[in-house]
Amino acid sequence: MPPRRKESKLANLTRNQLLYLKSTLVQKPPFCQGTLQLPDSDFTLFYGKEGNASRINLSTAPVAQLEHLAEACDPATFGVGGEDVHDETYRKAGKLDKNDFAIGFDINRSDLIDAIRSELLIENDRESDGEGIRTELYKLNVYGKGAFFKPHVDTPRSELMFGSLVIVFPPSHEGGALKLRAQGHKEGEIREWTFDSSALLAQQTHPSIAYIAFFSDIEHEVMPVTSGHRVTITYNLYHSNDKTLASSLPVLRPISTNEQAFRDALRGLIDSPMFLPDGGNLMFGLTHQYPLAKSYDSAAEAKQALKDLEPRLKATDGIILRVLRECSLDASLKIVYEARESQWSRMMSYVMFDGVIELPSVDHMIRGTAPDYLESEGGQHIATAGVRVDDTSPRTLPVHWVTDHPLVPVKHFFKETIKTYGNEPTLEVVYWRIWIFVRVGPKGQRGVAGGS
Ligand SMILES: O=C(O)CCC(=O)C(=O)O
Ligand SMILES: [Fe+2]
Repeated sequence: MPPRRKESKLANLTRNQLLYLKSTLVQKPPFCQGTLQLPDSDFTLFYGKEGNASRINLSTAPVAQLEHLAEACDPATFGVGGEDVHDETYRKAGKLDKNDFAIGFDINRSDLIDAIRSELLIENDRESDGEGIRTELYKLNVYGKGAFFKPHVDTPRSELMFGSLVIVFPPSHEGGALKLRAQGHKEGEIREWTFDSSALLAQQTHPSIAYIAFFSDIEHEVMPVTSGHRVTITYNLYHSNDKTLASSLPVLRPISTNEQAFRDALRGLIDSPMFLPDGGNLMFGLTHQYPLAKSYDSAAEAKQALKDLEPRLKATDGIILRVLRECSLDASLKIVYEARESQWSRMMSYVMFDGVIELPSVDHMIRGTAPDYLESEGGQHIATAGVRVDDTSPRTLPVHWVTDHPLVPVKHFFKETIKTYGNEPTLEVVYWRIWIFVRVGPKGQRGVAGGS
């Protein structure tokens, strides 16, 4: 057989093998939700500015009191590219900052944290080892008739922030469902979920709250409220090293079906002499995005920050890394930068790093092309295996994309993966797309020395 035919046969086989591996990764919903019955005193709300405070009970408050609460609120703002913006075409709601209210409900005395730990973070190494979750009270919001919040992600406030928690109180309302959306594994597939707080609360026979905790890099939207008052408080959720915040419950370690299926498929592949017989490199684009600083003081610090994410990878992302390492493969987290090969070229280069790098802020400060610059910063060029003609160029590493091709957006020559909109204008820490890079050794020697 001529070598070309043989090569393309192997490429086809590899593609099918990797498609099968990918098909074992079932994406779990990125949230947990429910209702919780609370004692009457938990619904007591004090609110207002210094010297002018009011008190109401959120499970019994008549409409006039809810109107008063709504009027005491300031218009809610949101963050766009580092600035706090009030724009009622994007977000229409009232807000009270945490200094302007006090609620009887105490999250740390409730079972909610354990519910979040066991439902949202069950696949997370740290949490299943009993590490803590820290909650930070963020805001009280009142969504009256016509209020809404258009699609956004929640601004990451530190590298440790992983989620957001919304609690909806009993005041009745119609509309105001929270919708969450994520990209599916199939091309163009959008998955959508609805948290319909008004329906959940209407079913309750005892005073209750409805809650939803979700990974805060997930896009979400509050649909317009058509009547009543949707009264919420929101919390930011963080990983914590504080052992006093760890669960007092025995540590359960259920294995998700996902993990088992992925492990079996991966083991099957690496045991097979038909899979990448001469070895190769795999790339897994992670489902979630993770907060990292925009830049670090040194390459070592940037590398460490990326490494520190390993035990905090969310849901299936964490399973992928864990199983790859269980199979003794050399797997590590990477950031991929996309750069146009020249100002006039449509060709994109992909350059891989062990951490976030500092990019020059002005294009003309760069000598040569953007890919050259990235390489001079210590990056490794990568290209889709078997596709690019310069695959064999010594500076380019061929890779097989198992999940997701890089979609790191490019502005002019460079762009960081920054979401420019969120619920808060803090931009010291931003969401980054992350990849897992895996070296697969040739048949019989799959594990390559140097894995960590
Ligand atoms: O109220 C909700 O359900 C979500 C609110 C929200 O997305 C936010 O405040 O950032
Ligand atoms: Fe939000």
